[in-house]
Amino acid sequence: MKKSVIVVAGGSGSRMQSDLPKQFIKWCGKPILMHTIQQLVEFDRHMEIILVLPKNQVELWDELCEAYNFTVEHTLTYGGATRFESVKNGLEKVSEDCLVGVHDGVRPLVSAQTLKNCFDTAAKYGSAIPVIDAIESIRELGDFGSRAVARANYKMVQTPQVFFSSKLKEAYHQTYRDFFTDDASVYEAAGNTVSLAKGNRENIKITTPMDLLVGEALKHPSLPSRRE
Ligand SMILES: Nc1ccn([C@@H]2O[C@H](COP(=O)(O)OP(=O)(O)OP(=O)(O)O)[C@@H](O)[C@H]2O)c(=O)n1
Ligand SMILES: C[C@](O)(CO)[C@H](O)COP(=O)(O)O
Repeated sequence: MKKSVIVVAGGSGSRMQSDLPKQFIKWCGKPILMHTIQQLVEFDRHMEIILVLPKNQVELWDELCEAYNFTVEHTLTYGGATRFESVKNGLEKVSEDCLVGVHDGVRPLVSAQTLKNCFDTAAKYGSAIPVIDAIESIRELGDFGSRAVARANYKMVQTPQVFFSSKLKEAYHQTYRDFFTDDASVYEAAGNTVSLAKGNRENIKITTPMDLLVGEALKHPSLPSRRE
């Protein structure tokens, strides 16, 4: 079955505290977003790429593509006020039935193995989201203050989140709700079951300035340790 990925890069990156939205920041030689798209096409060069960008950044993206000689074929569409709206806009560009992944444009360290795990699991069970173990203790907050919970009952969720396109489109017809933090929460709220696949710990979402440094060390593990 044909594979498509909607790369969502329609956000403003407020937690990065940079004037330039974080997806365009130069990191390890080129804009983060280019690394992300490169990872996807290196996994499968026939993959259809749909890129969601803030409307007012399309011109900048065109200039960057020219400056970095970035020639990976992709279809552009505009982002909305929320990630939910951006994904919804991206889904409108998916023309034929396929397995569609939704991937954060700021997760440039997704591995080929994670992509394979997600597409293979979704082909078999209809959906797949990459998860990793939580490595710190977790506490629940409430009227009671806070209490420890069983960490083994929780997973940390990454992207790409992969689904049959027709089912995901149907799910995105719902009205937006506050707890829609990812595609799995939208899909599940429409009455579907989400399958889990193994993610990779390096697949961080670059969110804060610290993540740029951590990500750089993960991308180039052979660089001399900063402690030396
Ligand atoms: N309206 C939005 C909001 C987010 N995203 C995308 O969803 C991904 C994950 O979101 P996040 O890391 O929260 O990005 P921002 O919303 O840009 O960051 P912040 O929350 O710090 O403002 C990012 O690739 C981001 O560009 C999007 O396409 N459209
Ligand atoms: C989609 C996501 O990256 C999965 O972990 C995450 O939910 C995005 O959250 P954000 O608050 O929009 O960064």
